[in-house]
Amino acid sequence: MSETTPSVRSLPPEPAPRRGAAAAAERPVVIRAENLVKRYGDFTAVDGISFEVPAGESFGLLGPNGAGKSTTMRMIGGVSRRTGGRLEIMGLDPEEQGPVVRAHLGVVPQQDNLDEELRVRDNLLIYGRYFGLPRAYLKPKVEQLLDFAQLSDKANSRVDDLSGGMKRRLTIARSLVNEPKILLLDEPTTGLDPQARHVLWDRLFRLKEQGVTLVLTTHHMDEAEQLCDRLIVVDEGRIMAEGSPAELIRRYSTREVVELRFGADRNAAVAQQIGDLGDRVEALPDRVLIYARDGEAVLEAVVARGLSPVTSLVRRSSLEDVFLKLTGRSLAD
Ligand SMILES: Nc1ncnc2c1ncn2[C@@H]1O[C@H](COP(=O)(O)OP(=O)(O)OP(=O)(O)O)[C@@H](O)[C@H]1O
Repeated sequence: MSETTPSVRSLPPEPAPRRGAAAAAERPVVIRAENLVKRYGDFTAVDGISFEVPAGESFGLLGPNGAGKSTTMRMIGGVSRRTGGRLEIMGLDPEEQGPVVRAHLGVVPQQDNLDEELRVRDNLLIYGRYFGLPRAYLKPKVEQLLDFAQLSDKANSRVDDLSGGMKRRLTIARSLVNEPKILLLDEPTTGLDPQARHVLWDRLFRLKEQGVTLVLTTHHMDEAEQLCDRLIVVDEGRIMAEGSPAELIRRYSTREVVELRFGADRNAAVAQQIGDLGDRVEALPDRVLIYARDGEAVLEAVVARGLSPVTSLVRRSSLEDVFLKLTGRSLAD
């Protein structure tokens, strides 16, 4: 077949960008974990988990404290050896090709480990020098990162003068100094107030728009819903479910939930009385949850039975409800 360069006029039209699962299927897989295991002595922290992350995806590990999320992240980051299974980061084994793999990764650890003694700009510059990045690259890069982290006006401040949200943004800026293709974020917004969390989510959205693959752990279901295209729900080292937040909610919960509080000593007894009102009723120590398609109708039926909760709320189902259904426990337990 002869190779000719087609004229611009004869080129087929650009295909429309594809979204969702179809688009993800076309992108190369940048992280592949197969039956990944981590044991500490007799204790199994990660118990045979498998997942794939395509390039550009925002992928979450959602689970309660101790589920094995950070341990999994440390294995991906090449700082913890696995006990079993296979792991590939951009086709490479992080245990065999650590430095090459780490050059593609940005890592935001659970605890900020900034140099508190140094000024904000110097934290970025010195970190970049650890990477051996040349001064001519670093100088403009650092200013760009300060701008990205909305810290340009704090460039000469000392780190210990920054708020928690600013420190977190600086840690993220620092992790981007080598222009990583994959960013690993362990509990990115834990401990921050709601406004600081929203600012941070906005920065992470921007990275995703630039094509950076995000892998994050969280035990905040709102964070998972906001940030993740797809996630795995992890508990006791195992994957309980996998999908987009919307898919998981559709699969494991109803459209709406009614939350009722009757007082700690009455919740369980009342739950028995209204067990027939929804698709499912859960009695938690502090509230009763009724899962149903139409929450308002359920609430009316509760009141019609002469029951008067101290507080009542109708809301949409969330990943918290998915977790409760899968494990019988609340994420906050
Ligand atoms: N170095 C270690 N030695 C022994 N046990 C460990 C070690 N590191 C973690 N573990 C245990 O492994 C389990 C999983 O810990 P991991 O930090 O991965 O959980 P996590 O899901 O990230 O929770 P968190 O949100 O609290 O960090 C926990 O029971 C933890 O105590």
